[in-house]
Amino acid sequence: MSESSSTRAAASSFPWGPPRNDSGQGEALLRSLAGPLARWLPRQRWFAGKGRPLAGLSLLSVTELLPCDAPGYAPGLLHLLVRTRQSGPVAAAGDCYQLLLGVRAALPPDLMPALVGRPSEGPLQDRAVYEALYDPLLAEVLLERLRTPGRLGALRFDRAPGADLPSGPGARALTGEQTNSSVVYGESHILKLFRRVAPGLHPDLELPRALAAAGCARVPAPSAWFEASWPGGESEPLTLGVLQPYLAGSSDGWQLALRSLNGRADFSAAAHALGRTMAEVHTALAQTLPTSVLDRGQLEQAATAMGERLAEAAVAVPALRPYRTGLGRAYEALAGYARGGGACVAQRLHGDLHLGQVLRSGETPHWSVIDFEGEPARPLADRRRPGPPVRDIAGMLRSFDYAACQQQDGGSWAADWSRASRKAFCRGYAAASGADPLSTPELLRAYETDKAVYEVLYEARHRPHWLHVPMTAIRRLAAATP
Ligand SMILES: Nc1ncnc2c1ncn2[C@@H]1O[C@H](COP(=O)(O)OP(=O)(O)O)[C@@H](O)[C@H]1O
Ligand SMILES: O=P(O)(O)O[C@H]1O[C@H](CO)[C@@H](O[C@H]2O[C@H](CO)[C@@H](O)[C@H](O)[C@H]2O)[C@H](O)[C@H]1O
Repeated sequence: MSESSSTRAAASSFPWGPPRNDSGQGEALLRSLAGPLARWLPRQRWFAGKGRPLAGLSLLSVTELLPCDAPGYAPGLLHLLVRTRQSGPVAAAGDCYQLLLGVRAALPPDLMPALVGRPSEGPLQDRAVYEALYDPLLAEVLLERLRTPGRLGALRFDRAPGADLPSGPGARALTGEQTNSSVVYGESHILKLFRRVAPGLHPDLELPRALAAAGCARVPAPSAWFEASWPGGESEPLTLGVLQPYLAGSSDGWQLALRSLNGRADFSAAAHALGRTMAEVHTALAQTLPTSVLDRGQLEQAATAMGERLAEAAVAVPALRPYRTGLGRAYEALAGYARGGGACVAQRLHGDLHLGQVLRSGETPHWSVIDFEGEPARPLADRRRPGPPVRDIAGMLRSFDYAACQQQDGGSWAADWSRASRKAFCRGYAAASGADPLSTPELLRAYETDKAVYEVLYEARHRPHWLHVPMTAIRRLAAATP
């Protein structure tokens, strides 16, 4: 992308109104940043538009949290919402991303890995622009804003009544594989910044708040959050970040499962407790938020949508093509279940449940559930739509399979481990909810197949060297008889 073309894009497209709180400097600022951002953005783990060239950027809002013109090592802090324009075979509408950029005349050596670039023109010319979350000083500025509810430009900060917020210093950005970005403050709280954002209440704020209000102890309750809202209500506010208690010393289910597999230890008791946990979460969600019954037509529609997702995934990942007919049988069986009078309840769900989304902590082990974002690639409205609980259950069952696949020489032992864990999870779920997922095999198989297809796409896009993991399941599911 040339800097001049991106600037033209900026001047012509502000779909949600002109930049806010920028004293008319938005265009100049974008001109300054366009080159460095065009090189840096596509390399970020959270950039969703991989594989399609970035054709331009427009600025939706800029908010100066700290002035950016100080000399020497003194940092400035900018909050930006930018919209991407991407070229490719299919015209893409573009995504909106949240960026927090530090600005310094001179960058200390320990922050060099966070460098975005040094603009060659405009208001930030020759300044070091970098990923602010890696700078503890700037991460603390954001925390200070969260401490004091109120508005700053397009941003609005809010705090749960009576919630404790971290005191003392100490902020560290997480560096692991993530869809978003997180900062841990003083080992007591964690702030998650959503990267690809869209208008509408984010389920990772909405559901934990609803669960906390319902007294469900399985989810860390949001302590503070912030959003972007446009004057005049041009669009719904966009949720940008959520601060919640940090479960220090916890282990996630993925680490625990791998440890169990490496030690050739049974995981059934842990999986059973996890099943009970998910049943508690589902019950609380169903009691707190609207539910409905999926009738014949809606279940048939769900089966059709699964078939469409499979067709789209097979276009993107040719390895799927030979299995389309076999996989399609699972969706036909779901439609047959609906035609035979089968129905099921729809309710709000976790939406992307897997072993990495559950944390075990405490001396008497307690499972907590995090990350209610849903599958990141789906549109927000889709992720907030009620669905059958079996969708979450299928996600967790797939995850036991994923863990077993990590055992290079696990052979039949790893497969037995997966089968036993899957069964124990369903038993635990049934014991706590009264609804046994194994009693509706048509639903379970269709949703598991749909999830495996999603995973094929996910791995092809983000971790091609892991593609064989869901493909192993694809072969099994395609060969299964209904
Ligand atoms: N409340 C929490 N306590 C402890 N660790 C947490 C908490 N929330 C998130 N984490 C850690 O941060 C990681 C990323 O969080 P997650 O919400 O899954 O982000 P993403 O949506 O970006 O994947 C998790 O895998 C977990 O290790
Ligand atoms: O945790 P995220 O919200 O970022 O979810 C995405 O990434 C997950 C991987 O980090 C991915 O999960 C897949 O891999 C897991 C092992 O790493 C495995 O336990 C899951 O079962 C499997 O789906 C998830 O699908 C994706 O949405």
